[in-house]
Order: sequence, then C-alpha cells, then structure tokens
Amino acid sequence: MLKIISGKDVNKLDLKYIKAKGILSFELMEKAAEAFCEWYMKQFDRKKTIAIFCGIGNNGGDGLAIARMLFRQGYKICVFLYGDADNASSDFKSNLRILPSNIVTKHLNDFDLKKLETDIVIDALLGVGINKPLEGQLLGIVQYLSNLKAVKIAVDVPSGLPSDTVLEGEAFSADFTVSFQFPKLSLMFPEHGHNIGELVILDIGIDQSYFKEFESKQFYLEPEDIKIRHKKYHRASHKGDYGKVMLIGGSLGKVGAVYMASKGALRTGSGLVSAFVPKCGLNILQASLPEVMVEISNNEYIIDALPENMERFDAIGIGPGKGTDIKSAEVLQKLMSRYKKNIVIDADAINIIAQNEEIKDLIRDNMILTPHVMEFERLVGKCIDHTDRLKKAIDFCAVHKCILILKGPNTTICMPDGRMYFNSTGTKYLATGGTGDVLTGILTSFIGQGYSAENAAICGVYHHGLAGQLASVNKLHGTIATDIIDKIPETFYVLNHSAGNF
Ligand SMILES: NC(=O)C1=CN([C@@H]2O[C@H](COP(=O)(O)OP(=O)(O)OC[C@H]3O[C@@H](n4cnc5c(N)ncnc54)[C@H](OP(=O)(O)O)[C@@H]3O)[C@@H](O)[C@H]2O)[C@H](O)CC1
Ligand SMILES: [K+]
Repeated sequence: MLKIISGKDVNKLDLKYIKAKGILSFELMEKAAEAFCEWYMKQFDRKKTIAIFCGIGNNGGDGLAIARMLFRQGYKICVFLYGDADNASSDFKSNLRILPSNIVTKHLNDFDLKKLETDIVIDALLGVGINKPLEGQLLGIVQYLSNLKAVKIAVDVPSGLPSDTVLEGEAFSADFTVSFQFPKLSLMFPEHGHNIGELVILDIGIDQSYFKEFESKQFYLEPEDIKIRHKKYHRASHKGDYGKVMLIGGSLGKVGAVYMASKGALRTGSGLVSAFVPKCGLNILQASLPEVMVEISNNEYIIDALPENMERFDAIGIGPGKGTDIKSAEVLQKLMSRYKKNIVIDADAINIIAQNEEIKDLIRDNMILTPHVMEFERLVGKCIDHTDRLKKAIDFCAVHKCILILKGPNTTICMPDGRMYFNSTGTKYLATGGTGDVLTGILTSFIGQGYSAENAAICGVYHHGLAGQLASVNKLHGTIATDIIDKIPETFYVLNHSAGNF
C-alpha cells in the first residue's frame, strides 16, 4: 500500500531519496516526466495538439520536461509560461535551458488566451507547493482553461488545489489528474471530484522504505495488498471452510436488497448463505435465488424477530431493505447485544443506530459499519467538510472500537487505532441503488470465510470497486447493482492475472 504523506513532506522525501541514490533532483524530475509521458502516449495519438501551461516551481519544471519528451516523440506541443523565470526553481531553469528551441513558447503576459486552440491542456502551473488560494491573473487563467473545450490533464494536482485540505476558492478542473508516487490526500476528497476527474497514480521509483520517517496513518490500497490477504483454499476444501453466513433484512417492497446482499455473498465464495426476511420475502427469495436458504420472521412485512441459534453462523450482515420501525430497532438491539461474532451493519440498521443512543452504545470491536456520507452524518451530526468528516470517522472508531467504512469515491476504511485505508478501485457508476447491499454481502462473506474484520474490509471494498469497474466498461451509466454482483468472481481472476493498478 502507498503511504499518503503531507504535501509539505514531498520535498523532504525527494531530498532523502536523491541523497540516498546519489542522483540529482533534476533526474527525479526526469523520472516523473518519463512516467507521465509513458502514460500519456498510451492514451492519446500524435494528431492531437497539446498546450502545456507551466508555473515557475517544480510543477512547471515537470511541465517543461514533459514538453521536451513528448516533442521528441513527435507530438505537437506549445508551451505557455506563467511567472518570472528569474525567480524560478533551479530544476525549472535547467529544463527551460534544454527545451528544444523549435517548441513554440509563449509567456502568458503576452498572450491572449482567447486565441488558444488546442485539443489537450496540460496543467503544470502549480503543484503541492501552493501556499495560498489562487487570485488575480493566475485565477483568471485557471478559470479560463477549466472551461475550455479540450481534454484537460493536471500534473500531480490540479493547480490551486491544496494537497492536504479542502479547497478554498477555485482550482483547475481536470479530466485526468496524474499524480506522482502517491495520491495527495485532497485527491481523496469528494468535494474535489470535479477538479480531479479520473485519478492516475504513477510510480516514480521512490519505494516505501523512504516514507518510513514521515508520520501518517493514511494509506492507498494497491492490488498486492489484496492478494496477500486472500485466503488460500486447497483441493479438499469443503463448504464448511467457505463459511456459513446470514443476511438479515428486507421489508415489503425492499426484499431485493436482501437478494443482492445474499447473492453478493454467494458470488464472493461463501459456502452457505442464509437470509432472514419477513414472510413476504420467502417466495421471492426462494424462487429467485435457490442457492440461498431462507428463514422468516413472524411478521408478513417487517422483521420482528431474530433467527434461532444465531451462533451457527460465522458472520451476520444486517440492514439491507430492513426498515427503521420500532420492531426492527428492537431486533437490531438484540442482535448487537447477543451475537458474539462479527456483524456487518448497513443501511437502515445504521439509520436506526443514528436515532438511538442506547443502540449506539452497543457498537463494539466485532462490528463493521458501512455508512455512505449521508448515513454517516446522521450518525455523528453534520460535518463541515471532508477533513472534518474523516476526523469524526476516526473519533467514532476510537470510541466504539469498530471498523467504519465510509462509502463514496475512494471509499475509506477507518480503523479504531486511527489508520485509514483509501480504496483505489471504484467508479462513478457505482453510485446507484443496491450497490451498498452488494458490499454488505461481500463483507459478510469474507468474514464468514475466516478473514479478520480488517482484512474483510480491505478486500471487500477493493473487490466491490473492481467489480463496479468491470461491470461498467460497456454499460456506463446503465450499470445496475446486479451487474456488479455478476462481476465479483471475475475480480479474483483479474486480480490474480494482472500486475499494477486498475
Ligand atoms: N516526489 C514527487 O512527487 C515529485 C514532485 N515533483 C513536482 O514538484 C512539485 C512541487 O514543486 P514545488 O516547486 O515545491 O512547488 P510548485 O511547483 O507547486 O509551486 C511553487 C511555486 O508556486 C508559487 N505559489 C505558491 N502558491 C501560489 C499561488 N497561490 N499563486 C501563485 N503562486 C503561488 C510559489 O511561490 P512563493 O514565492 O509564493 O513561494 C513557488 O514559486 C510537485 O507538485 C510535482 O509536480 C518533482 O518533479 C519531483 C518529484
Ligand atoms: K498542476
């Protein structure tokens, strides 16, 4: 996994690395630019015209190195400079000196942006060195470029975006943000979704040992982190090894939620999946999902009791489609006080907890809660912004000793000791009804298979995001939750047969 350190530490990290390797900072910039160009050349052909906008710091230096390299590869480049080159960083100056003289280079003081025609905009105006909100001429440039009809690519971070906090004012709006070595924390924030576009992280060779001295409990998940957590099965494994789980949920008109959670558990590999639903769910589930064993509560429409002998299950997931009525609340309370193994708590079960302090006090270290942002704010109160939200999430886990999975772009797994894992899979197409129910099924299944709650959370969130990516390749906004379920098995195959990020 990649450690996420603060923007102000990037410089120190670079120094440490170049000193240890006996290389120049210029050479590290070359590596960053090479990595960028390798990515760029896979995405775009040489017919497209490129305008590269460079500030006078090292982000601008990256831009100049990228301009040189792409030009040498036959791309059509024009460079636009902003700022006084006399005050530029030394690596910027070095790169300006060796910029091929036949690249058209203009200064933004002498150029009317309205005359700009380009297919691609590469933003290398400001990186992690930003120290105040954008204003004046630079703000105008960034606003103009953000609204341009072109493909917009931000180098490291969209110019104007602080690396660790929520944006004040405005920043560049990119279609792609290509960040070096690790994602800067602010690239994980939902507030910045329209600034970042698609996020790409490029390795520039600074391995994790160099990150050790930088204090951070925040990490970005990589495929290897998932593979090493996968449980190994052997040829004589039997269904008992794959776990016996139960999903509790459903109410009149919402039986589909339990269907999706149960099928999600089956597709993740559970040996035996049972569902506990109100009477109205019996025929629906039996007919639509014959692999699932169905047990029913006495009431026709809501869950008003718990299954007998719950300890026969290795894990229980509760919430999908459950409803928030008083009877359901009582059932949740009983489950949380009596069941001693792991419980995954989702959807209406979270809404019940939000309304009832007594039930909230029952949250313990064997529980995983999976709220989306709105459910989370019902639990802890309104949050000012994502910085505040993450802080409250960590405080919540510390108090209740539970794991909390905050769903959204880069779904975040928060641990009681303050660690946070940001997911690297997922897609905007996951934002559709029922996908949370699928996640509940996946998580419950992993725990039932013997994964620790932490490993289940890490693997579950990752596989769920990857299934969403695979399902949406051709379906885009038409992707629905059941498409995602069908792709779960393929995520194991993809993960085991490919290297690198998805
Ligand atoms: N390991 C890596 O990830 C590598 C990253 N690289 C790239 O380097 C940048 C960071 O470069 P740095 O020189 O530290 O900073 P910037 O280029 O972002 O900007 C510094 C200049 O910007 C001025 N500044 C700051 N805020 C503003 C503002 N609001 N308006 C205008 N100007 C601003 C600042 O001037 P001051 O006088 O105010 O200090 C600087 O002139 C990183 O993001 C990567 O792109 C390297 O390539 C190596 C590897
Ligand atoms: K930038």
